Amino acid sequence: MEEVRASSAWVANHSSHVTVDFSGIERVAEAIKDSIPKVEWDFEGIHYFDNGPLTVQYLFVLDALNFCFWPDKEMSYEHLASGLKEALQNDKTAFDADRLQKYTGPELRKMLKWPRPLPLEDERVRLMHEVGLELERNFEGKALKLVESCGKSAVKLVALITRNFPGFRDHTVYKGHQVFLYKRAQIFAADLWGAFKGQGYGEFNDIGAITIFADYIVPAVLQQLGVLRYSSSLASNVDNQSEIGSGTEEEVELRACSVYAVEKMRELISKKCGKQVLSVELDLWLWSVGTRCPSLEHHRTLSIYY
Ligand SMILES: Nc1nc2c(c(CN[C@H]3C=C[C@H](O)[C@@H]3O)cn2[C@@H]2O[C@H](COP(=O)(O)O)[C@@H](O)[C@H]2O)c(=O)[nH]1
Repeated sequence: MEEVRASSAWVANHSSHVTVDFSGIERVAEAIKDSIPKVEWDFEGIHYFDNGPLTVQYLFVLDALNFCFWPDKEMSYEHLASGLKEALQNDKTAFDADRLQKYTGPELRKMLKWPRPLPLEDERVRLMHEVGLELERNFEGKALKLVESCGKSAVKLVALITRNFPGFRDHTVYKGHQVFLYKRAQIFAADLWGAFKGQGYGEFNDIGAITIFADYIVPAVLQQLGVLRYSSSLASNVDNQSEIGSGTEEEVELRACSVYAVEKMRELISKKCGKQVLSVELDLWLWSVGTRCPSLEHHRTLSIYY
């Protein structure tokens, strides 16, 4: 994911509202270098898994809809993951490409057992349709075909997804520069790797190329750890839960500086302990820390990307 690394570094080096604190990175690296906290994929026990192609289809639909839960105080990623799991357990054809193209908002709501409209519901429905349509057009309706055509390369998988599914093209323009973050496309590769334990459909020879997934939880954790510092106006916007517009300098800096900071942390830990550390492993640890701390304030942006 060279374009994600390079463009995030560019943002971090031109940033106005977020600072990456290298002494904070050094402190965290020193603290965890001897044993990076290991977090099992699906530590929550909320995902569908049958060790087969249907799991791949499930994860692709899940990550197509894996964004923006916060506008509903009671909604979280967990509801999406477990709701889709139950739907598939009750009906193995629920995520067939032709069915994905037909879901309505109320049907999706019913599937997730949610009593009111979902955040960005119309966008979620549109993206479900897009996944069904593009899978049918180019991949025989199967997310498995998409994965199989990448020859065990996570980088190729992310490229193929972003080329074929416009909803996954998580990029923006910052101070005149195109910035790539590709959160949901990368997390799909990581979910396959985690679910299948790096074997079979989850085997990637280049999993180390994936960066962290720039969402709204990880920046908040990094700030709490003293790795990111916010300007006073950004800090008060986050604390006051004021909405931060999609594509604003603040928003792009929060996400890109998180990617950059964890890349630096990974390099430092790898050097200190003499073995390769994966950003995916650091991400899951940071994310799990954030989810265990519900009082942690995060930035609020309406976005289909994360
Ligand atoms: N960086 C990063 N962000 C992640 C995840 C995951 C889940 N990954 C699964 C994979 C294996 C594990 O067992 C996890 O269950 C969700 N998110 C993001 O969090 C936000 C939701 O927060 P809240 O509203 O509090 O539920 C939202 O932007 C969502 O996209 C991750 O791993 N890394």
